[in-house]
Amino acid sequence: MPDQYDLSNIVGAGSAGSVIANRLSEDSGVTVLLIEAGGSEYGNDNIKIPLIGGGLQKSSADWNYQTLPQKNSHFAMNEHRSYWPRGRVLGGTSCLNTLVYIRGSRHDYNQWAEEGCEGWSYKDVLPYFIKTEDYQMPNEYDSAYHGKGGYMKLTDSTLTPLVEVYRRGAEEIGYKTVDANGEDQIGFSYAQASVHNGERCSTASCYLRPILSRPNLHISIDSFVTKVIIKNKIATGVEMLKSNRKLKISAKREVIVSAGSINSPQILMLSGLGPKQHLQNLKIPVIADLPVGNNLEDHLQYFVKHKINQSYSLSSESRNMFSSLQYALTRTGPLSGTGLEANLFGRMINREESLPNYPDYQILFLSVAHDNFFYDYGLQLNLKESVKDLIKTRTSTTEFTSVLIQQRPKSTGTIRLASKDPFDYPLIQPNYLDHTYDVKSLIAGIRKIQELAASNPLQEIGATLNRQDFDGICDKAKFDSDEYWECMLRHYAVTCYHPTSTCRMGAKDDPTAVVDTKLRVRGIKGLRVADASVMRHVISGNTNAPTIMIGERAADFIRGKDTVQKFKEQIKHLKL
Ligand SMILES: Cc1cc2nc3c(=O)[nH]c(=O)nc-3n(C[C@H](O)[C@H](O)[C@H](O)COP(=O)(O)OP(=O)(O)OC[C@H]3O[C@@H](n4cnc5c(N)ncnc54)[C@H](O)[C@@H]3O)c2cc1C
Repeated sequence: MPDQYDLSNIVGAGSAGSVIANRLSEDSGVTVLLIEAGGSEYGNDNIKIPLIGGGLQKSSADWNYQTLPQKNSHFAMNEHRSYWPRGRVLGGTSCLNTLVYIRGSRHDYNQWAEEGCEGWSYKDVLPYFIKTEDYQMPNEYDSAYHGKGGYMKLTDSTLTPLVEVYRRGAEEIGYKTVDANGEDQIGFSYAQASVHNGERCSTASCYLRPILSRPNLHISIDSFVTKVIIKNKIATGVEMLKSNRKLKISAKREVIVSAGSINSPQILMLSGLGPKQHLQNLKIPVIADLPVGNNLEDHLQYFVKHKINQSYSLSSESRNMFSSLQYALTRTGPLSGTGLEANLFGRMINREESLPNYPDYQILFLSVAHDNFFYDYGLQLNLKESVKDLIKTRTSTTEFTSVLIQQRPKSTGTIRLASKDPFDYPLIQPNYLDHTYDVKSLIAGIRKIQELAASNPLQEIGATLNRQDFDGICDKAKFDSDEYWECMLRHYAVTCYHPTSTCRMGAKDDPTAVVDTKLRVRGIKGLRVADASVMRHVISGNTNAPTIMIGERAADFIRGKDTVQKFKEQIKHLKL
């Protein structure tokens, strides 16, 4: 491997880093190095098969983070800690996520712009979303909002008869069916998924694999970056460990850190960029006093489970010889879907804010029964063994889960270094549910789920709440009171895996910002951060698509190019 590259060392081959590597290496005259701590994703069925995406959790391709113990939440979890899976593999977290494709609300981006992120309003980011997409959905969606021929393949991931039951229920309680990535996010929407020909479309498989033969792109896997080398406030390269050898690789023009919302702030702080007092306490020489690791935002999710009297949902029986053969031969059948079939974005009643179509909660419908399959391939939640045993007494072979996800949380947290050793995991403090507003808006979502469950279409299939309260767990509060649900939330709500904003973007003079609106680290030349950590705030929805969009934008900033002119034309007539 050469020890110098023309344009960039990109640290982290995740959702953003892989995109940037692809785009920068389109210019054949420059050499690009993409550095990834994890190994190859190739041939790993736990990555490839959509339905068993959870199978990668706690494997060697997962950083396997835990938060600090939570004061006001996670009471049913070991030590009150939240387990945070993160991909440590080519493709990063796009290799172990649940493949839901949502861009966020137009109001999110307009708010970023209002808070000083000039050039990041919805009108500015929409062309980049369109550029990334190869949309293979039914034609009734407004095609002006979608793209064909991009690297991210999107398909409809509906599989079971439940999806039409959800839709009819949502319609009965007043929701129209919308394209959640189109004009209005509020309403019922069929899930759009990053799945291609029945396989996961990670940024490794969809952005990197097709261009591996480019001679100017080098990818170094199993390579752990320990710091960015900064001389006279100019980033000149990185230090990394590969096969037990310490290497220094220099970049003539830029270093781009795309190591995600936990590791990007970690690398910056190890390099001397961060809160002065914190770095001084750890005896790290301070190069720039910046609010790195502050403003951590994340979505909480809470699972409301309903048993049903029809065998509509996916279950342990869905993974059998027949479905495995069907998948092997045709890439269709139960294994080809994610189980997450639809969304409902809604608002709180009596919400103070004025924007009528800015959602407060997202409900994702998971048509998978809470049985052995769920335990084997579902999300690992860090539940105490004693609680797991109790929950198993209420398992069911036909069921669906309404995954309630709070939008725009008010509780925020931090990432800090545990020590100056790059191998020590950072301290993650999300402070979940510290703010009572977050409890209030989640309860509003639970009430909406109850309204839906009481609708005729859901009652026709016998939807009944599969309770998760037990002796000693929320048994003191009156069942179904707000107090009861608050207790349940504080026990069972967990991360929705959307940490953002730890290297937050802002205007040049914004003291809360780590990077400027072109993603350059403030006060340092030749260094950018581009991944979920730069989001001004966490968006309404899921964070993979917005992170890919950020990767696309970063590449244009670095190349000094506007590659989306034709998509700007495409959206010219839209009222944005
Ligand atoms: C279980 C789960 C389910 C999710 N489901 C969805 C979903 O359905 N839809 C959705 O939109 N979003 C989902 N997300 C969130 C989404 O996948 C992430 O927001 C997104 O992938 C973040 O991208 P990133 O580029 O910021 O970081 P990552 O993709 O995590 O990339 C960071 C990369 O940097 C590498 N790295 C870190 N440190 C170093 C170092 N020191 N040296 C070298 N390399 C390093 C990592 O190994 C990793 O490959 C989910 C996340 C999880 C965990």
